[in-house]
Amino acid sequence: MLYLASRSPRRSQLLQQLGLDFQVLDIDVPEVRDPAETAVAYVARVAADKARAGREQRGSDDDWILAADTEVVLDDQVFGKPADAEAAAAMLARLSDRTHQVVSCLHLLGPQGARTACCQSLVRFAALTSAEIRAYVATGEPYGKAGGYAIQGRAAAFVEHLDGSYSGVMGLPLFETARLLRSMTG
Ligand SMILES: Cc1cn([C@H]2C[C@H](O)[C@@H](COP(=O)(O)OP(=O)(O)OP(=O)(O)O)O2)c(=O)[nH]c1=O
Repeated sequence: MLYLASRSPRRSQLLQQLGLDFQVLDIDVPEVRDPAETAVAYVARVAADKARAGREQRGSDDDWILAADTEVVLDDQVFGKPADAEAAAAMLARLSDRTHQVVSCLHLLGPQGARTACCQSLVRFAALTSAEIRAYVATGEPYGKAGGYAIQGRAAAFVEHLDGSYSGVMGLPLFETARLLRSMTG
């Protein structure tokens, strides 16, 4: 059986797109970057921590456990999820009129071992006015989202250009997920 170790409804929805049978595990791991970790190493490590938490919860080595982590990165700074409206507005002001990186890593634990895959996308935001930022924060959409925005929501109107994986920005890069599952399950 395949398990998705994730609380994110977006990840479940995306994995369903691949037409696979899976169940969801409710996991929660601390997400704290070690200063020595590069942004990508950090995202990969958190994805692995989530998969291991899923395995512990299942308590069996026979299952397939998939987990992912997604972060927005600008000037080597990792933007987590905004804690409040002020933090969300500050993140969006930083992203305005710039190109940032979205890093999504997957970690798949199988009966025979583990594999990681990462996917990096570049997202260019148009220049946002403070009124636009205020109105967007008031929708509540930034909460629970890396970088304080959802490309699948109203922030679609801010995205001038995307170079990479739309599903990766949303939280689960589907091409890489399918490839990872194929490479391990044969
Ligand atoms: C940039 C961006 C992020 N996000 C979301 C995806 C992730 O849910 C979230 C990043 O936080 P994550 O820590 O990767 O995931 P999570 O805590 O929501 O879920 P879990 O750890 O249980 O799997 O941001 C969007 O939905 N749209 C976007 O455009």
